[in-house]
Amino acid sequence: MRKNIVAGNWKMNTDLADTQELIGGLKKIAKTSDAEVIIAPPFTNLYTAFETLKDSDIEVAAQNMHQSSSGAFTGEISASMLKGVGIKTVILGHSERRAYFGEKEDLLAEKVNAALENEMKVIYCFGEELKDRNFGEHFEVVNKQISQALFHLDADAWKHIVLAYEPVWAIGTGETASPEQAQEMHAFIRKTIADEYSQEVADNVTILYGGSVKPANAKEIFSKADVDGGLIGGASLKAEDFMAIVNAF
Ligand SMILES: O=C[C@H](O)COP(=O)(O)O
Repeated sequence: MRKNIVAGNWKMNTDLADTQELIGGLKKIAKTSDAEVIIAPPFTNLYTAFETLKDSDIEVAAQNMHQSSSGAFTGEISASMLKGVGIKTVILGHSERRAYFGEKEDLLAEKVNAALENEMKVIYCFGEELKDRNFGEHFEVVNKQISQALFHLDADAWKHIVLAYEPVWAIGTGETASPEQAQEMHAFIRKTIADEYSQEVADNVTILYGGSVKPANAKEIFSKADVDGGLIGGASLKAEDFMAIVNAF
């Protein structure tokens, strides 16, 4: 049975003091839903976040990692380094990594492999741009983003994969996909996985929606059958807003 998850991607926001304040705020608000909660602060704050939250039910994730285990890769962080500070989940393939750092499916497949070899959970992000949707190519684009980065995995590996559909045109823009658009794409994604693997693998994979989710629209989006939670950007930077989204289930 798949889990509901609400994950906060803090992106390149929050210094150490902000992190402590935000986590303090999150801990003060009761969780009333069954959703698993994840936060992804910047690298510099992962250790503090992990230490502060290790006795809570909030999990801490990284926003990215390198595909190699070590070496001359200035400025990069490996899976084993993340694990060394307690981090067992990583976001890969975010549209900002794709757009600003040129990450494509072949590289992402390597990153996914490195994460799984280190027994980490992967939140794999993907989603079409506005031009793809306008040309009616959004299903094809999403199919390619999933199949080329993930379909080399065996069925068992999918236990460690969470998908996050984030239409690029809805990220940070205030424009949200309608609950119907989200459901339509999530159902397509689940069918694509069922066709490649099995209905069981497809039914067990958590598929998050991301793109301008806020307290006001979370409940309606999460009410859709194939939407199992959200990857939240802007609204994850305020404890009240983020917990309101967590509690929207
Ligand atoms: O990772 C989160 C997404 O990019 C969504 O960001 P947003 O909620 O600010 O639109």
